[in-house]
Amino acid sequence: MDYFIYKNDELWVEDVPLARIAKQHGTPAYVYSRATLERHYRAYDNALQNHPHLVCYAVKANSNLAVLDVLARLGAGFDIVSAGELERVIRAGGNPAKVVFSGVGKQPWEMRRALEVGVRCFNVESDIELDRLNAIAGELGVKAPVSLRVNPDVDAGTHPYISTGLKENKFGIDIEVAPAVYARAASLPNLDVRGVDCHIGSQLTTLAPFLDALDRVLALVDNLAEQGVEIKHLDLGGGLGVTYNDETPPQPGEYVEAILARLGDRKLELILEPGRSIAANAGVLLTRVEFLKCTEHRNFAIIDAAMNDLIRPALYGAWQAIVPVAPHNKGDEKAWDLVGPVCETGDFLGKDRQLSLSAGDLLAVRSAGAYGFVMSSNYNTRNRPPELMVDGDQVHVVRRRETLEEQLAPESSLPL
Ligand SMILES: Cc1ncc(COP(=O)(O)O)c(C=O)c1O
Ligand SMILES: N[C@@H](CCCC[NH3+])C(=O)O
Repeated sequence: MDYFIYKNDELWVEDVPLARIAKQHGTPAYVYSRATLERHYRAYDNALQNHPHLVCYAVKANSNLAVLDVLARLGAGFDIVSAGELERVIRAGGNPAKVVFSGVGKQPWEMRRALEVGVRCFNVESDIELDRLNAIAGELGVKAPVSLRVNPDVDAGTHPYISTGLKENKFGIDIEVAPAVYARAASLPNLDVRGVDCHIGSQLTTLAPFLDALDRVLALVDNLAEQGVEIKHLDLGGGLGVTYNDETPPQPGEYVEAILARLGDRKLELILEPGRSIAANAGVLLTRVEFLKCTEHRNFAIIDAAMNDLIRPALYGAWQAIVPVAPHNKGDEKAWDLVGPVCETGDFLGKDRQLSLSAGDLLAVRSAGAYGFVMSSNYNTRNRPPELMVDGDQVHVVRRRETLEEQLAPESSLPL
């Protein structure tokens, strides 16, 4: 459920018509709904209320400071993959003690900073990373809290680019060798072994792969207990999918219930790292039709948003719903390819969409709140769009539209 709703044949976000936003702030523009973000976060937090837990929102999904601020105010933790994301969390008022640090390539300075601010846990992805962390913690005279991210070799059944839990993926430590790596971690003087971490991929639409992975992780936890390594928390990563088209992913409540049932009487705190399922359907990309260009072969609607603003269709062939802000039923629906101004044939946001369109129409690309703006670029020297957060009847500019001056500022010509 989200707060992008048609009222009197016009698409609104919370208490504001999207057409008014386009008029005041221009297009293309990302528009987020605070109430939707809160609702999606609470779906996890409420489902877990009777179990020790921490919901660590995956910052990479949408790292706008206002998004982080909204979630921090609800008590969220954060899953980060860089020192940059850590600084965002701190600036947004997030608590570093509720931060877990994931990622395969943490640099020494990033580890140092995370230790200085006291993050909750490092999700360590390799043997060699343990040594680096142990050395840096030693230099600082502290103990680094660690989980090992294990790779359970489970097929997440998602797009190959976003599947992370197979042996051939770069992520995690092979679960078969994990007991030996835990023994090493426990023997290093500046590490404090706390948990097991596992994240098998993104946009999962069934429970089975999650539960297969969980069974393997729980077998490891039991095995470690016999080995004398006590695991205090289980971090099951993110990955729960959303409805872009006709997918029917499990709801967070169902997912959490299935996990808790599997835990049995093990005393394990649960950490989750949802990103997409909190942010995706809390945002749209608002765009306007510039030209209708019909050829013998295709009908192109050239819109003012492009692959540089939202790369998911070009990168993964992802399907995003594209809906009219003010539908007009002229009875002339036909199949349109919605393409941007960028000089690439791959620059499309949707293909073969049955719509009734006129030049100047506003469209909303749905489910664009996650992996939207964060993956945008300046390709073709396009200014990145603004980000707007709607809160009831208020519209806040939470990132203004970039200017050409800002884009060019870091560059310089050669000296004469
Ligand atoms: C380690 C880790 N945690 C959490 C997430 C968030 O995943 P999602 O947005 O699918 O919930 C990701 C991205 O896939 C990730 O790599
Ligand atoms: N960027 C991807 C998801 C990657 C998840 C990050 N580990 C997407 O848009 O679907």
